[in-house]
Amino acid sequence: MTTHVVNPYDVAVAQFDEAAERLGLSQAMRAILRKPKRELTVNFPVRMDDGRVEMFTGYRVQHNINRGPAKGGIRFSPEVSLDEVRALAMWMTWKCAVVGIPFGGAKGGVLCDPHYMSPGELERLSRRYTTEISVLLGPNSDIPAPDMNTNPQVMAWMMDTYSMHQGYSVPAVITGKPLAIGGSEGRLEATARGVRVITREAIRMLDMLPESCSVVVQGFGNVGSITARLLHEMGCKVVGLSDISGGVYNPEGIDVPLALRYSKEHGQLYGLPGAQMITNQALLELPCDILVPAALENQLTGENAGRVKARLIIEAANGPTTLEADRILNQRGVTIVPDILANAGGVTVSYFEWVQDLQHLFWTEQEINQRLEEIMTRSFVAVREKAQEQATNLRMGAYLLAVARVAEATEIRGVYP
Ligand SMILES: NC(=O)C1=CN([C@@H]2O[C@H](COP(=O)(O)OP(=O)(O)OC[C@H]3O[C@@H](n4cnc5c(N)ncnc54)[C@H](OP(=O)(O)O)[C@@H]3O)[C@@H](O)[C@H]2O)C=CC1
Ligand SMILES: O=C(O)CCC(=O)C(=O)O
Repeated sequence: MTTHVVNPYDVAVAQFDEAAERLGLSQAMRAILRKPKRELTVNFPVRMDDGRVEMFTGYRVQHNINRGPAKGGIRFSPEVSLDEVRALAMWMTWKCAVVGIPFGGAKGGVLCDPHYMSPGELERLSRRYTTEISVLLGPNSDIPAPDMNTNPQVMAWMMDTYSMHQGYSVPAVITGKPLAIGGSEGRLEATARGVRVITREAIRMLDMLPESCSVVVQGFGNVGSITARLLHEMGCKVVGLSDISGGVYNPEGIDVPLALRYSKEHGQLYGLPGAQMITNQALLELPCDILVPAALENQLTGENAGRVKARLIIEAANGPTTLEADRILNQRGVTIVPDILANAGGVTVSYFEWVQDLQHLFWTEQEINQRLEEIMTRSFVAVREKAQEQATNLRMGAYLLAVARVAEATEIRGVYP
């Protein structure tokens, strides 16, 4: 799998620049929105199980807070970089604006490989990182959530650490928490549920039927595995899946419930009975109707975009398509539903979790899913209409909506006297 060949921040800025140009934003407004508002780099020690003290580096970047508190996940990965976190923070700003929830954009990351850390080491790292970035955090200022390689347990440690410093429980400072400490029904599945709604709407737009669609999903973590299950339940034929160990393929359809059980038991998809083993690269080029990248940035590149067979790409991951790939795929008539719309279900239910924590009143899973469904459907329609009205693609439609909303909030607050 090719990663980080292209700098994701360059991609994010170029996407913004095109929208700013089309919207005719002033040079001053472009300068404000192009750069992150705040960036914090932290270097901190963690005691490892063998007694050694190891130094780790982490980041928290707030891109924009003009529409509300900074919001965005925390990623643990050996490939985290400041530019990656900057890009992810900027995408969060547009994502929250595109679905109309009152947050700005932020993201955080720590350079580490949790696959090689014990639960104790991971807890000490999570707590120390939270302490280091706590100058930025707060239910009204900056609210983290899960992203790659972080989960409800990590969120619980982060919330507990922040609360210890305050002297009382502050559930609204973190979302994606376990239910027992103020988490929301439906948050674990929310990103994938949003992807399902968006896929359904995109299928309708293209006059396709779920039962006649074959699907490939790259990534089998929180987003990828639940998306595969939900699309399988919607009637699609899932023919390809992958995780870091590689891809599995069956043109007749993969038994998704079996794949879920197998991955849980074996810690990987590699070896799944009834499927052919392939590489992650080959997976992206499989014959299928719908491709759902749900792992990393820069998966669809200038190199492989010409060989992608899918007719519809749903960007469940953040930034899976480089600028070059985007251009090639658009020229080839492939429909791409952009990340800032396709994966916005996660932050939407994070918003519900934050609201519930602040009001100390909790909703049922049915209420959560219904509100999520409404917001995702409405946002898809708004993006599609904007794209049609401006004779552009869905990515630019989403950007035009989102950037205009953030620019309006910035203008109206009068932030450049
Ligand atoms: N969690 C959320 O709520 C949201 C997540 N996203 C985005 O969705 C994407 C996935 O996030 P999430 O599911 O939470 O993360 P997870 O950590 O739960 O899962 C990531 C998946 O990607 C796989 N993966 C990692 N590296 C590679 C690689 N080099 N090649 C192939 N597969 C790889 C992992 O494999 P393995 O399991 O073997 O490590 C795992 O299956 C990210 O882009 C994230 O930013 C977007 C919105 C919200
Ligand atoms: O739930 C959230 O607050 C943010 C999730 C996230 O990091 C993302 O949408 O990329």
